[in-house]
Amino acid sequence: MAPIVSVKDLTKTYTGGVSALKSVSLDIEEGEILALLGPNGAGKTTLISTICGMTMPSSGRITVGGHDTVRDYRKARDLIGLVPQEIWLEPFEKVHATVAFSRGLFGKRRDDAHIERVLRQLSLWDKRDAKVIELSGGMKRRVLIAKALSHEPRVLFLDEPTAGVDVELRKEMWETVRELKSRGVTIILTTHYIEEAEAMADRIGVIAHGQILLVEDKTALMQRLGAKRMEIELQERVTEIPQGLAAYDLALGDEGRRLVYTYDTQAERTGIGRLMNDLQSAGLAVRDVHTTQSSLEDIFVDMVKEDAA
Ligand SMILES: Nc1ncnc2c1ncn2[C@@H]1O[C@H](COP(=O)(O)OP(=O)(O)OP(=O)(O)O)[C@@H](O)[C@H]1O
Repeated sequence: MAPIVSVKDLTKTYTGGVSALKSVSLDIEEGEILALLGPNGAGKTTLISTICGMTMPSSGRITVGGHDTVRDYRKARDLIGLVPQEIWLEPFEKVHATVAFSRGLFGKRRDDAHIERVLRQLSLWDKRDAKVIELSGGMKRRVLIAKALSHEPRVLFLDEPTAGVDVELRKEMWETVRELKSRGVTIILTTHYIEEAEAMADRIGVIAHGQILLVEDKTALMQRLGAKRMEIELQERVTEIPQGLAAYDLALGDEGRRLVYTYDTQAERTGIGRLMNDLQSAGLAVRDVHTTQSSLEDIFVDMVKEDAA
Protein backbone atom coordinates (compact mmCIF):
# COMPACT_ATOMS: atom_id res chain seq x y z
CA MET A 1 0.00 0.00 0.00
CA ALA A 2 1.28 3.49 -0.86
CA PRO A 3 2.26 5.50 2.22
CA ILE A 4 -0.32 8.05 3.38
CA VAL A 5 2.44 10.64 3.85
CA SER A 6 5.60 10.64 1.79
CA VAL A 7 8.46 13.07 2.37
CA LYS A 8 11.36 13.02 -0.11
CA ASP A 9 14.65 14.89 0.22
CA LEU A 10 13.02 17.72 2.13
CA THR A 11 15.17 20.68 3.11
CA LYS A 12 14.12 23.84 4.87
CA THR A 13 16.33 26.84 5.30
CA TYR A 14 14.64 29.76 7.04
CA THR A 15 15.24 33.34 5.88
CA GLY A 16 18.21 34.31 7.96
CA GLY A 17 19.99 31.08 7.11
CA VAL A 18 18.95 28.56 9.77
CA SER A 19 19.03 25.16 8.14
CA ALA A 20 16.20 23.44 10.05
CA LEU A 21 15.79 20.35 7.82
CA LYS A 22 18.55 18.72 5.79
CA SER A 23 17.37 16.25 3.18
CA VAL A 24 14.73 14.47 5.22
CA SER A 25 12.98 11.46 3.69
CA LEU A 26 10.20 9.66 5.51
CA ASP A 27 7.22 7.47 4.63
CA ILE A 28 4.28 7.18 7.00
CA GLU A 29 1.97 4.20 6.64
CA GLU A 30 -1.77 4.48 6.99
CA GLY A 31 -3.03 3.51 10.46
CA GLU A 32 0.25 3.75 12.35
CA ILE A 33 1.35 5.90 15.26
CA LEU A 34 4.73 7.45 14.57
CA ALA A 35 6.49 9.33 17.34
CA LEU A 36 9.12 11.89 16.38
CA LEU A 37 11.61 12.22 19.15
CA GLY A 38 14.32 14.84 19.26
CA PRO A 39 15.98 17.49 21.40
CA ASN A 40 14.99 21.18 21.32
CA GLY A 41 15.53 22.76 17.94
CA ALA A 42 15.91 19.39 16.17
CA GLY A 43 13.42 20.37 13.47
CA LYS A 44 10.31 18.46 14.61
CA THR A 45 7.87 21.38 14.41
CA THR A 46 9.38 22.54 11.13
CA LEU A 47 8.85 19.05 9.67
CA ILE A 48 5.23 18.93 10.81
CA SER A 49 4.38 22.43 9.66
CA THR A 50 5.99 21.82 6.27
CA ILE A 51 3.98 18.62 5.80
CA CYS A 52 0.85 20.55 6.80
CA GLY A 53 1.66 23.21 4.19
CA MET A 54 2.15 26.02 6.70
CA THR A 55 5.86 26.36 5.94
CA MET A 56 7.20 26.28 2.37
CA PRO A 57 9.87 23.67 1.70
CA SER A 58 13.18 24.98 0.33
CA SER A 59 13.49 21.83 -1.75
CA GLY A 60 12.13 18.30 -1.89
CA ARG A 61 8.63 16.97 -2.23
CA ILE A 62 5.82 15.96 0.12
CA THR A 63 2.64 14.12 -0.72
CA VAL A 64 -0.33 13.39 1.52
CA GLY A 65 -2.75 10.79 0.19
CA GLY A 66 -0.92 11.17 -3.13
CA HIS A 67 -1.48 14.96 -3.30
CA ASP A 68 1.50 17.28 -3.53
CA THR A 69 1.38 19.63 -0.53
CA VAL A 70 2.52 22.62 -2.61
CA ARG A 71 0.85 22.10 -6.01
CA ASP A 72 -2.28 20.47 -4.58
CA TYR A 73 -2.33 22.21 -1.21
CA ARG A 74 -6.10 22.16 -0.64
CA LYS A 75 -6.54 18.45 -1.37
CA ALA A 76 -3.55 17.51 0.77
CA ARG A 77 -4.58 19.78 3.64
CA ASP A 78 -8.12 18.38 3.68
CA LEU A 79 -6.69 15.01 4.72
CA ILE A 80 -4.79 16.50 7.66
CA GLY A 81 -5.78 17.42 11.18
CA LEU A 82 -3.27 19.46 13.13
CA VAL A 83 -3.23 19.88 16.89
CA PRO A 84 -0.82 22.69 17.68
CA GLN A 85 1.34 22.85 20.76
CA GLU A 86 -0.13 26.09 22.04
CA ILE A 87 -3.75 26.25 23.14
CA TRP A 88 -5.36 28.75 20.77
CA LEU A 89 -9.05 28.93 21.57
CA GLU A 90 -11.65 31.67 21.76
CA PRO A 91 -12.41 31.77 25.52
CA PHE A 92 -16.08 32.71 25.26
CA GLU A 93 -17.00 30.38 22.46
CA LYS A 94 -18.97 27.23 23.25
CA VAL A 95 -17.43 23.82 22.70
CA HIS A 96 -19.87 22.55 20.07
CA ALA A 97 -19.85 25.82 18.17
CA THR A 98 -16.07 26.11 17.98
CA VAL A 99 -15.67 22.52 16.76
CA ALA A 100 -18.45 22.89 14.17
CA PHE A 101 -16.89 26.16 13.02
CA SER A 102 -13.55 24.42 12.35
CA ARG A 103 -15.32 21.98 10.04
CA GLY A 104 -16.77 24.92 8.13
CA LEU A 105 -13.29 26.36 7.59
CA PHE A 106 -12.51 23.32 5.47
CA GLY A 107 -15.53 24.01 3.32
CA LYS A 108 -17.22 20.84 4.52
CA ARG A 109 -20.97 20.62 4.72
CA ARG A 110 -22.48 20.82 8.21
CA ASP A 111 -22.68 17.37 9.77
CA ASP A 112 -24.13 17.37 13.27
CA ALA A 113 -23.84 13.59 13.54
CA HIS A 114 -20.09 13.71 12.91
CA ILE A 115 -19.51 16.53 15.40
CA GLU A 116 -21.49 14.60 17.99
CA ARG A 117 -19.42 11.48 17.31
CA VAL A 118 -16.16 13.40 17.75
CA LEU A 119 -17.32 15.12 20.94
CA ARG A 120 -18.51 11.84 22.42
CA GLN A 121 -15.28 10.11 21.45
CA LEU A 122 -13.31 12.76 23.32
CA SER A 123 -15.69 12.78 26.31
CA LEU A 124 -16.74 16.34 25.55
CA TRP A 125 -20.38 15.75 24.69
CA ASP A 126 -21.57 16.69 28.18
CA LYS A 127 -19.60 19.90 27.87
CA ARG A 128 -20.88 20.82 24.43
CA ASP A 129 -22.64 23.96 25.68
CA ALA A 130 -19.87 25.03 28.06
CA LYS A 131 -17.71 28.00 27.22
CA VAL A 132 -14.03 27.27 26.59
CA ILE A 133 -13.07 29.48 29.53
CA GLU A 134 -14.99 27.16 31.87
CA LEU A 135 -12.98 24.06 30.89
CA SER A 136 -9.99 22.46 32.56
CA GLY A 137 -6.63 22.37 30.75
CA GLY A 138 -7.15 18.73 29.76
CA MET A 139 -10.57 19.46 28.32
CA LYS A 140 -9.14 22.39 26.34
CA ARG A 141 -6.56 20.07 24.81
CA ARG A 142 -9.32 17.67 23.87
CA VAL A 143 -11.24 20.54 22.26
CA LEU A 144 -8.15 21.20 20.11
CA ILE A 145 -8.18 17.56 19.05
CA ALA A 146 -11.91 17.71 18.34
CA LYS A 147 -11.37 20.78 16.14
CA ALA A 148 -8.59 18.97 14.29
CA LEU A 149 -10.89 15.98 13.72
CA SER A 150 -13.93 18.04 12.75
CA HIS A 151 -13.31 17.76 9.00
CA GLU A 152 -12.67 13.98 9.10
CA PRO A 153 -8.92 13.96 8.39
CA ARG A 154 -7.08 10.71 7.74
CA VAL A 155 -3.85 11.91 9.32
CA LEU A 156 -3.61 13.65 12.66
CA PHE A 157 -0.51 15.58 13.73
CA LEU A 158 -0.07 16.22 17.42
CA ASP A 159 2.70 18.65 18.27
CA GLU A 160 3.82 17.93 21.83
CA PRO A 161 0.36 16.82 22.93
CA THR A 162 1.27 16.55 26.59
CA ALA A 163 3.84 19.33 27.04
CA GLY A 164 3.50 20.66 30.55
CA VAL A 165 0.54 18.51 31.59
CA ASP A 166 0.47 16.34 34.69
CA VAL A 167 1.00 12.59 34.71
CA GLU A 168 -2.67 11.70 35.03
CA LEU A 169 -3.71 13.89 32.15
CA ARG A 170 -0.84 12.57 30.07
CA LYS A 171 -2.08 9.01 30.53
CA GLU A 172 -5.58 10.17 29.62
CA MET A 173 -4.22 11.70 26.40
CA TRP A 174 -2.43 8.48 25.55
CA GLU A 175 -5.71 6.64 25.93
CA THR A 176 -7.42 9.13 23.61
CA VAL A 177 -4.71 8.73 20.98
CA ARG A 178 -4.90 4.91 21.10
CA GLU A 179 -8.64 5.14 20.71
CA LEU A 180 -8.23 7.35 17.63
CA LYS A 181 -5.81 4.86 16.15
CA SER A 182 -8.28 2.05 16.72
CA ARG A 183 -10.70 4.05 14.58
CA GLY A 184 -8.22 4.10 11.73
CA VAL A 185 -6.64 7.55 12.11
CA THR A 186 -2.93 7.74 11.29
CA ILE A 187 -1.13 9.66 14.01
CA ILE A 188 2.17 11.51 14.02
CA LEU A 189 3.22 13.05 17.29
CA THR A 190 6.26 14.95 18.42
CA THR A 191 7.45 14.59 21.94
CA HIS A 192 10.29 15.18 24.34
CA TYR A 193 8.95 12.51 26.64
CA ILE A 194 10.60 9.25 25.81
CA GLU A 195 8.12 7.34 27.94
CA GLU A 196 5.40 8.79 25.73
CA ALA A 197 6.99 7.37 22.58
CA GLU A 198 7.59 4.11 24.40
CA ALA A 199 3.99 3.89 25.55
CA MET A 200 2.27 4.78 22.33
CA ALA A 201 4.24 4.55 19.13
CA ASP A 202 4.36 1.73 16.60
CA ARG A 203 7.44 3.33 15.07
CA ILE A 204 9.88 5.84 16.41
CA GLY A 205 11.74 8.43 14.40
CA VAL A 206 14.71 10.14 15.99
CA ILE A 207 15.50 13.57 14.65
CA ALA A 208 18.47 15.76 15.55
CA HIS A 209 20.10 18.74 13.85
CA GLY A 210 17.54 18.67 11.03
CA GLN A 211 18.23 15.07 10.10
CA ILE A 212 16.39 11.85 10.69
CA LEU A 213 18.84 9.59 12.45
CA LEU A 214 16.55 6.59 12.20
CA VAL A 215 12.96 5.46 11.85
CA GLU A 216 12.30 2.04 13.17
CA ASP A 217 9.72 -0.25 14.65
CA LYS A 218 9.72 0.45 18.39
CA THR A 219 10.02 -3.12 19.58
CA ALA A 220 12.75 -3.94 17.07
CA LEU A 221 14.62 -0.77 18.01
CA MET A 222 14.58 -1.59 21.68
CA GLN A 223 15.68 -5.14 21.01
CA ARG A 224 18.42 -4.13 18.61
CA LEU A 225 19.94 -1.34 20.63
CA GLY A 226 18.94 -2.27 24.10
CA ALA A 227 21.93 -3.78 25.82
CA LYS A 228 21.07 -5.87 28.83
CA ARG A 229 22.74 -5.67 32.18
CA MET A 230 23.00 -8.50 34.58
CA GLU A 231 23.71 -7.66 38.18
CA ILE A 232 25.33 -10.42 40.16
CA GLU A 233 25.10 -10.07 43.91
CA LEU A 234 28.01 -11.77 45.64
CA GLN A 235 27.97 -13.58 48.97
CA GLU A 236 31.17 -11.81 49.92
CA ARG A 237 32.73 -8.50 48.98
CA VAL A 238 35.62 -8.38 46.51
CA THR A 239 38.11 -5.54 46.12
CA GLU A 240 38.84 -6.20 42.46
CA ILE A 241 37.66 -8.27 39.53
CA PRO A 242 39.53 -11.60 39.65
CA GLN A 243 42.07 -12.27 36.87
CA GLY A 244 40.08 -15.27 35.63
CA LEU A 245 37.17 -12.97 34.74
CA ALA A 246 39.18 -10.34 32.83
CA ALA A 247 37.73 -11.45 29.48
CA TYR A 248 34.21 -10.28 30.42
CA ASP A 249 32.79 -6.76 30.31
CA LEU A 250 32.41 -6.58 34.08
CA ALA A 251 32.26 -3.67 36.49
CA LEU A 252 32.27 -3.65 40.27
CA GLY A 253 29.30 -2.12 42.04
CA ASP A 254 27.90 -1.61 45.52
CA GLU A 255 31.38 -1.41 47.06
CA GLY A 256 32.42 -4.79 45.72
CA ARG A 257 29.26 -6.64 46.68
CA ARG A 258 28.04 -6.69 43.10
CA LEU A 259 29.35 -7.44 39.62
CA VAL A 260 27.66 -5.75 36.68
CA TYR A 261 27.83 -7.61 33.37
CA THR A 262 26.73 -5.83 30.17
CA TYR A 263 25.96 -7.95 27.14
CA ASP A 264 24.37 -7.73 23.75
CA THR A 265 20.92 -9.32 23.68
CA GLN A 266 21.20 -9.97 19.93
CA ALA A 267 24.51 -11.80 20.13
CA GLU A 268 24.29 -15.51 19.45
CA ARG A 269 26.10 -16.23 22.69
CA THR A 270 25.55 -13.97 25.65
CA GLY A 271 28.27 -15.77 27.61
CA ILE A 272 26.14 -16.04 30.73
CA GLY A 273 26.58 -19.80 31.18
CA ARG A 274 30.33 -19.56 30.78
CA LEU A 275 30.49 -16.57 33.12
CA MET A 276 28.62 -18.48 35.82
CA ASN A 277 31.13 -21.35 35.53
CA ASP A 278 34.06 -18.96 35.62
CA LEU A 279 32.65 -17.20 38.69
CA GLN A 280 32.61 -20.53 40.48
CA SER A 281 36.15 -21.32 39.34
CA ALA A 282 37.27 -17.94 40.67
CA GLY A 283 35.80 -18.92 44.02
CA LEU A 284 32.98 -16.36 44.01
CA ALA A 285 29.66 -17.46 45.51
CA VAL A 286 26.55 -15.83 44.03
CA ARG A 287 23.72 -14.66 46.30
CA ASP A 288 21.33 -13.39 43.62
CA VAL A 289 21.16 -12.38 39.96
CA HIS A 290 18.90 -9.91 38.19
CA THR A 291 18.79 -8.41 34.73
CA THR A 292 17.68 -5.03 33.44
CA GLN A 293 17.23 -3.86 29.87
CA SER A 294 18.34 -0.38 28.82
CA SER A 295 15.38 1.88 28.21
CA LEU A 296 14.53 3.85 25.14
CA GLU A 297 15.89 6.83 27.05
CA ASP A 298 19.39 5.29 27.25
CA ILE A 299 19.26 4.44 23.56
CA PHE A 300 18.07 7.90 22.60
CA VAL A 301 20.59 9.78 24.73
CA ASP A 302 23.44 7.67 23.28
CA MET A 303 22.25 8.21 19.74
CA VAL A 304 21.90 11.99 19.95
CA LYS A 305 25.25 12.22 21.75
CA GLU A 306 26.97 10.21 19.01
CA ASP A 307 25.43 12.39 16.33
CA ALA A 308 26.73 15.55 18.00
CA ALA A 309 30.23 14.08 18.40
N1 LIG B 1 10.18 30.83 11.78
C1 LIG B 1 11.47 30.56 11.97
N2 LIG B 1 12.43 31.40 11.52
C2 LIG B 1 13.74 31.12 11.67
N3 LIG B 1 14.21 30.02 12.31
C3 LIG B 1 13.30 29.14 12.78
C4 LIG B 1 11.89 29.38 12.66
N4 LIG B 1 11.24 28.34 13.24
C5 LIG B 1 12.20 27.51 13.71
N5 LIG B 1 13.44 27.99 13.44
C6 LIG B 1 14.72 27.34 13.77
O1 LIG B 1 14.76 26.07 13.13
C7 LIG B 1 15.36 25.09 13.98
C8 LIG B 1 14.38 23.93 14.20
O2 LIG B 1 13.30 24.42 15.01
P1 LIG B 1 11.98 23.56 15.31
O3 LIG B 1 11.03 24.44 16.03
O4 LIG B 1 11.53 22.89 14.06
O5 LIG B 1 12.58 22.44 16.29
P2 LIG B 1 11.82 21.46 17.29
O6 LIG B 1 12.50 20.14 17.13
O7 LIG B 1 10.36 21.50 17.05
O8 LIG B 1 12.19 22.08 18.70
P3 LIG B 1 11.36 22.07 20.09
O9 LIG B 1 11.46 20.67 20.59
O10 LIG B 1 12.15 23.03 20.91
O11 LIG B 1 9.96 22.51 19.81
C9 LIG B 1 15.76 25.83 15.23
O12 LIG B 1 17.11 26.20 15.11
C10 LIG B 1 14.88 27.06 15.25
O13 LIG B 1 15.50 28.12 15.91
